[in-house]
Amino acid sequence: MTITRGNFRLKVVEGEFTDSQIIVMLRENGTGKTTFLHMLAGLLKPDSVEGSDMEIPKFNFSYKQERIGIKLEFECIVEMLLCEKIPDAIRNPHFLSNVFEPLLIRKLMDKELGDLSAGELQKVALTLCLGKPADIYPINEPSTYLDSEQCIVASTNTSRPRIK
Ligand SMILES: Nc1ncnc2c1ncn2[C@@H]1O[C@H](COP(=O)(O)OP(=O)(O)OP(=O)(O)O)[C@@H](O)[C@H]1O
Repeated sequence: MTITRGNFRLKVVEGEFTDSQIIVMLRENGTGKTTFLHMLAGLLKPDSVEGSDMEIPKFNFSYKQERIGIKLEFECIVEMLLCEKIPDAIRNPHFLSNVFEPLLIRKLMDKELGDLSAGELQKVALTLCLGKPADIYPINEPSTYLDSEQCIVASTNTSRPRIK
């Protein structure tokens, strides 16, 4: 199938993945990584082709957008946001030890979203994404704005099995 955005056309061929598999997409800027993730997550529709029976399988996605902060309510305390959006996850010991604590979210809990640094906001966005039960977690730009230590934490701890 293909998907067209202005002058850009991405051709997607059928592939496979298994449970608990981590797939990393690394390509130059503007080669269609975000377009592909948006298509997978159902945010963009592929071009329709007459007679084609190829469909994107239906999965539950928890997607972390490339541009963080756009959909977050800025006059909100981090703790309130997490309690509202991922109430089960933040009481789950597995999530706390694999995501919440390694990303050092506890020390951000009483801060307003609007006061967070870009890296802190990125970590809250990752926590929100990973705290939602889903089949697939497309994470766009997981390490942007993170310091080197937190880049390693984000790539190791956030890829461990999570709550279902
Ligand atoms: N709404 C749009 N209208 C026209 N062209 C678009 C639109 N959105 C994206 N594109 C183009 O599609 C191409 C792929 O963009 P995409 O965001 O998928 O790339 P990417 O691989 O995620 O890039 P990056 O690594 O820079 O984040 C780019 O050339 C971009 O300019």
